[in-house]
Amino acid sequence: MEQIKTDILVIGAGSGGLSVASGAVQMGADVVLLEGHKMGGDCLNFGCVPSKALIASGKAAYGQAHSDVYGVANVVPQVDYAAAKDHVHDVIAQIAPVDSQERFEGLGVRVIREYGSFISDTQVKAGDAVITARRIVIATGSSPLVPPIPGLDDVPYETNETVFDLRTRPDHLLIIGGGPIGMEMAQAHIRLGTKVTVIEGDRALGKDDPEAAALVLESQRAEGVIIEEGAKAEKISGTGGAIEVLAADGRVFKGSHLLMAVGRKSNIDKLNLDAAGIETTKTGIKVDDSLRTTNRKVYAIGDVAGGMQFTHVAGYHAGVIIRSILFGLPSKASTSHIPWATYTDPELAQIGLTEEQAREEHGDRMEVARFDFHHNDRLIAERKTKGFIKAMIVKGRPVGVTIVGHQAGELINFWSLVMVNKLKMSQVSAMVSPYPTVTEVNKRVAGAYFTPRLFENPTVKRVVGLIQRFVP
Ligand SMILES: Cc1cc2nc3c(=O)[nH]c(=O)nc-3n(C[C@H](O)[C@H](O)[C@H](O)COP(=O)(O)OP(=O)(O)OC[C@H]3O[C@@H](n4cnc5c(N)ncnc54)[C@H](O)[C@@H]3O)c2cc1C
Ligand SMILES: NC(=O)c1ccc[n+]([C@@H]2O[C@H](COP(=O)([O-])OP(=O)(O)OC[C@H]3O[C@@H](n4cnc5c(N)ncnc54)[C@H](O)[C@@H]3O)[C@@H](O)[C@H]2O)c1
Repeated sequence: MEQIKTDILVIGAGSGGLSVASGAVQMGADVVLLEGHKMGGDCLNFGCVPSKALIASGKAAYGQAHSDVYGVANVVPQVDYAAAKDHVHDVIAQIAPVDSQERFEGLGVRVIREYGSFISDTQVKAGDAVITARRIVIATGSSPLVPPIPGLDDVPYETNETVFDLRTRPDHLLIIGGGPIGMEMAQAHIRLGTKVTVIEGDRALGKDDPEAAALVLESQRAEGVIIEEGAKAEKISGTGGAIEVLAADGRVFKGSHLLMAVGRKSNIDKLNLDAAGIETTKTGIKVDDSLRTTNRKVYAIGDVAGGMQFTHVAGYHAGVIIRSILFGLPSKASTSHIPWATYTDPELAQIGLTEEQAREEHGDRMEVARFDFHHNDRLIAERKTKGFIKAMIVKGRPVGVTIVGHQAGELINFWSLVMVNKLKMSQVSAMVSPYPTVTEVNKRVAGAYFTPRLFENPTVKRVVGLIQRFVP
């Protein structure tokens, strides 16, 4: 058994673990990194990257079939599903070197390709090595949740870990779960020529603003996706090519393939957390505001910490704990400035509170400013006018922003800057945007906030009247 002593042991080489390892080693710490499966974790291999690449294939096909509005004849796209998957894997391969073992070893990290398991509160066993570390970071991510639905074990089904390897186009894809995974995959597949039925137990895109989510669902339905809400899958039967899903209310859905997209479970099984005195909650590892577990020497970040499950959150967590581990400085993770986006068409993005949450928290002190995309000249030119932005504002500062429409995921970046720096809407309205850009909607929503104050305000009108009379 090899005995290794290090400053920092990172368990899991996904978005969070890699950020900690690269940051810490480049600032002078001794770092050991464990990875039991693929370098790059979920995001690179089974998540963000392949899903966005497949969405890009779908977008190309959709563009060919809907170009006549620009004066270019529509054509029926000739989709080669296997070639679309080659594109997906080529995109992964282009990004992979950044997350590779070679790159991290080049930075000075000792990389061990084994699963780690605690044997004491400061020691982890991985293959033939026992690593003793001053601080340990658990960044083991999450896996697809596969609920015990009767019959599921007896039918072939896909998850995000297998669907990107399918090379024959499904005739009819049943998707259980209308969250971000379900709705992104639904649209990518319908655009590549697969029939799609989404079976959602509650409300599809239920974590998002209902008005914005409705616009996304309406668009997908118009493209032919069948979205059945309030349909909790209770029983599954059939064989590959002929699968049936029975919902709690008796509805039956038939398709050729099945994708399970009903949420995530934290990867904690292999960690032997009890040996290190680390407690868990229903959603993952229990952490405090500074992402410390119940063992003060051990941190948990990213999906395994059970909060918001996004790559940028895992990266943000890495920054928070590096500050505390390397410099001993107090550092806390917050969620109020964390955006998220769902890359459907139209895209759906959110930061801070939704309208409903803001009303609940702030009551009548909260005002909603709104700007519809059909007033933006660039979006008119691009024929992408479906969508809106609304900002929830308290005492002149945004507490939340919802954007649905073309490039919503890009537009929300700006509000992250505004909210993390606690900027006021007056500062937003002071900026100048080049014309004609989609980004003008960000300034125009600030304009919408000030319009009634300026243009419908009798005091302003009186003051302007007086000045006009007396100033030469
Ligand atoms: C289909 C899909 C699409 C997504 N799209 C987006 C998106 O567009 N934008 C976005 O922000 N997020 C997206 N996500 C979420 C994103 O992938 C995750 O939030 C992110 O990968 C979490 O990073 P992480 O470091 O916590 O975990 P991971 O990236 O999952 O990495 C954890 C790593 O730890 C390893 N591991 C587990 N246990 C052990 C152990 N005991 N020892 C050693 N290694 C271990 C695993 O093999 C894995 O490589 C998507 C997810 C899915 C499934
Ligand atoms: N664009 C992005 O950033 C992006 C994209 C994909 C995934 N993700 C991340 O991955 C996480 C997981 O995504 P997800 O879509 O799997 O999970 P989710 O929890 O967001 O949605 C799962 C859906 O499945 C439904 N459901 C659960 N059991 C069901 C049943 N028996 N029958 C029918 N419906 C059922 C739930 O009501 C819910 O709407 C997301 O929360 C997000 O953090 C992010």
